[in-house]
Parts: sequence; C-alpha cells; structure tokens
Amino acid sequence: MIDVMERLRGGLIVSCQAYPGEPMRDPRTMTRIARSVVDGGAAGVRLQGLDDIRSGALALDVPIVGIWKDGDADVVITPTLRHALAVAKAGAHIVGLDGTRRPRPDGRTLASTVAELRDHTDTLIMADCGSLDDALAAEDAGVDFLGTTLAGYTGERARTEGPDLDLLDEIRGACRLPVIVEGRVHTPAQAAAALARGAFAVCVGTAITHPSTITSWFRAAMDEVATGAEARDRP
Ligand SMILES: CC(=O)N[C@H](C=O)[C@@H](O)[C@H](O)[C@H](O)COP(=O)(O)O
Repeated sequence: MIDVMERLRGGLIVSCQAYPGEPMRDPRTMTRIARSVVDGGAAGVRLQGLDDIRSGALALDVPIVGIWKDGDADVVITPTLRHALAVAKAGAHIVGLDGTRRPRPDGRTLASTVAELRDHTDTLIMADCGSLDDALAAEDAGVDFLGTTLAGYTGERARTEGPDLDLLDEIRGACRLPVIVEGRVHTPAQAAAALARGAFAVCVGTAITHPSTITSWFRAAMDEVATGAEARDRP
C-alpha cells in the first residue's frame, strides 16, 4: 500500500465531483477529470460515489479520499457505517465521512463508526468537521485527519467567502491531528495561505472541477461591467 500520509503531506487534493442531474455526473468522465488533475500535480483526489471510487482506484496511482453522499438528512457525507465500509471496499485509501456531532442516520456515534472501520478495513479516516468542537470530538473518536470541509455549512460558524482559516488556527491550537483545509478554496493564493498557516494538505473542488460554477463567476464579473456601462450610457 502506498504511504498515503506522506504522499499527501503539503499537497493539493482535488475533489472531482458532479452533482445529481449534472452532465458530468458519470464515473468515466470523473475519472478523466481526476487523471487530468493528477497530470497537473494533484497529490491526491477526493471522489464521490462507489462507481467513481472504483473507477478511480483502477486508473490512478495517487491516494483517493472516498466519500459517498447519500440521503436527505443533515448528515449526508458517508453518513453511516454501511456507507463507510462500502467506500473502503471500493478502493478508497482514506474514507471521508461526516465528522460533526450531529445525529447519524444509523444511530451510531462517530467513535463506534471509526472502531468498526478499524476492525474491518485498513483505510485511513478523514472527519469532515464544521467547528472546533467537531474537531475535538473527532480526534477523540480516533480519526486520522481533520477536515474543515463543513465549516459554514452546519450553522456553527459563519460561511466565510474563502476558506475558514481561522478555524484552521483554532483546530491547530487545540488538536494534534493533521488538518486538511477544504471548502471554498477558490484561488492558488488561498491554497498557499492555508499551507503557510499550517494545513497538512489543501483540498480544492469547485474552483478546479466544477465548470458551471466557474463559468458563473466569470459571467457575474462581466455582467457587473455590462450593467455599469449601461448605467453610464443612459441619458
Ligand atoms: C459542504 C459539502 O458538501 N462539501 C462537499 C464535500 O465533499 C463538496 O461539495 C465540496 O465541493 C468539497 O468539499 C470541496 O469544496 P469546494 O468545492 O468549496 O472547493
């Protein structure tokens, strides 16, 4: 097994996800995107869904953070032990799962989910956290990585425009586990700043792999100019 932790240290993880109903939601397409980001220097990828993970595991030689988003409860990222075991079996080197303190759909605690995963697999575990209290609880539960993935999405913290680097500082001040900064890293400068502030690795999704959102950013900026010009031209 590749030394997953060392290969990700200081690296860029690229999240390759398309959402339900989107044209790129297809394992072959996502695997091609994943191969492209690896060509560009990604140290690892984050893949959603068992088919994407299986396909990625065959085609890539970088660590895969696997998640399975399912259900319509609050907890959707690899919400139960069943999902986590399936993600590991599909070939993920790291199982990414909801690492918040919210109730999980199978009624298990994060700690018992982690313990069962340890008993049945040899994957590493990343907890997607939304606050410092989540990170402290996840560290106690025995995970390997803490992610800022859910900062701004659980009601415990404001949704910052860029990555929540204050949360990175707070977690680093209180926890000993490596922290992966994920969520709203939209520019290379933000990724570099996260690393400079002590992130173990940085995970970028939308800004690299979600063309419709990126396109909308360009449109919005251009529309502002067009609107301003119209206003100036008005008699
Ligand atoms: C909150 C949530 O459900 N985040 C998801 C987790 O897998 C993805 O939708 C994000 O794209 C991913 O975390 C990367 O973040 P960003 O796309 O902002 O770079």
